[in-house]
Amino acid sequence: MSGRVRLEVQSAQGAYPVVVGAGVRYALPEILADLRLDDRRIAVITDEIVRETPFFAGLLAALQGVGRGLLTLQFPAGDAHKSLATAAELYHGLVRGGFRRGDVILAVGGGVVGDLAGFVAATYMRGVPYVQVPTTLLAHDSAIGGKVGVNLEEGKNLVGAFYPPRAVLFDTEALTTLDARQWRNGMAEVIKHAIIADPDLFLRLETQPMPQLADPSGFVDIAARAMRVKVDVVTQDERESGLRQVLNVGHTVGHAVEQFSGYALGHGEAVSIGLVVEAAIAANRGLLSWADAQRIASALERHGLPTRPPYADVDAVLKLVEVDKKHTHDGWVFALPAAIGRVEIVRVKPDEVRVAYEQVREGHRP
Ligand SMILES: NC(=O)c1ccc[n+]([C@@H]2O[C@H](COP(=O)([O-])OP(=O)(O)OC[C@H]3O[C@@H](n4cnc5c(N)ncnc54)[C@H](O)[C@@H]3O)[C@@H](O)[C@H]2O)c1
Ligand SMILES: O=C(O)C(=O)C[C@@H](O)[C@H](O)[C@H](O)COP(=O)(O)O
Ligand SMILES: [Zn+2]
Repeated sequence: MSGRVRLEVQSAQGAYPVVVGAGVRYALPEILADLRLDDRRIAVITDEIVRETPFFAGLLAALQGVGRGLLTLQFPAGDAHKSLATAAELYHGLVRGGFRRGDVILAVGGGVVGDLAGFVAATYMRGVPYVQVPTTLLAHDSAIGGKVGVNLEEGKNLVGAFYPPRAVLFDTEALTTLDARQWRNGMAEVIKHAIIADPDLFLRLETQPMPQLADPSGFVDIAARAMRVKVDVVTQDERESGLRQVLNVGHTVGHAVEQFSGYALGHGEAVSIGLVVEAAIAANRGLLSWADAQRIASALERHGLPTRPPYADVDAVLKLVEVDKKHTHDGWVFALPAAIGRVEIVRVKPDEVRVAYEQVREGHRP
């Protein structure tokens, strides 16, 4: 199936649509009209790489004549710029551009743009509406669910908010300019969603050939299945009071190695390593079978993702694990795979992480 898919997220601030398909950017004026946002000033926030893509040019062309004029704000690409400093630059740009409380932000880019522009939307003048227009495969995940924020030197995403977008428009035509590495980064979160709740999708990812990057329209069905997992979870638990923690599988170790690498590792690459180490923690304690841990590692490798932590300094990595937002004063909390299609929230001792990290690093892979 390569047509358009429409999902809906239920949120405390009202339901919002998630539209997936090739060419759905052309529906943006209509969606802004449906949201009664088509008479506002529009601030398009993006990064310097996305700004140069044909997709971005086409999107601006589609917006000509819509609203009270376009303001484009851009910042240097990459997670190192998902920071309070960049947010401040964007606030100044909005003020200088005459952007008012009722106006609308479009976040056009990957997860970094989505998280940062969403954070600016949540905080500028105490909150303005925004729409997510994801342009990486990875952002099939980040655009949904309203987790917005920035990194601190001490850790990933340590400052942020739950602030839902008014709509998500995922045009798979944007993906044609991604390089192979960014594609792989995105596949890590697709595989993660399959591990959480879609064993059939997992089977497909571990056995069948994937659609070609040059024609991502063939990818709509796979992306939409992964997005459905996320939509279902965040609809049930928007503010991570419990269930939503399952979406964090692979991230407790993943965020730590991502941060440790100084963002040399992409988010998806780090999550891939995190999934394998966390699968080993689960298998060591008998929560996950070794056979399923092996399937997880093999599926990630099949999609070209790294599965061994490159860093020997386990103490430094554990220090970064320590700041994870899931932990409580009573100890560390992990989302661990319990089967292909099931994740459990459990307390984990630092030593279990150390043992699994070293096992996987030394190549005793699941
Ligand atoms: N909020 C959430 O729920 C959530 C979920 C998952 C990930 N994230 C966050 O998302 C971020 C990672 O997202 P990402 O991997 O998309 O990173 P990214 O936004 O940095 O994009 C990766 C690279 O691809 C480039 N790019 C983007 N779109 C392109 C296109 N169409 N063609 C060519 N190049 C393009 C970008 O300029 C960048 O260089 C991390 O900060 C992570 O923490 C958030
Ligand atoms: O949406 C969620 O919830 C997730 O955990 C999705 C993750 O893929 C994403 O990387 C998220 O930003 C991590 O959230 P955090 O609360 O661990 O910062
Ligand atoms: Zn993630």
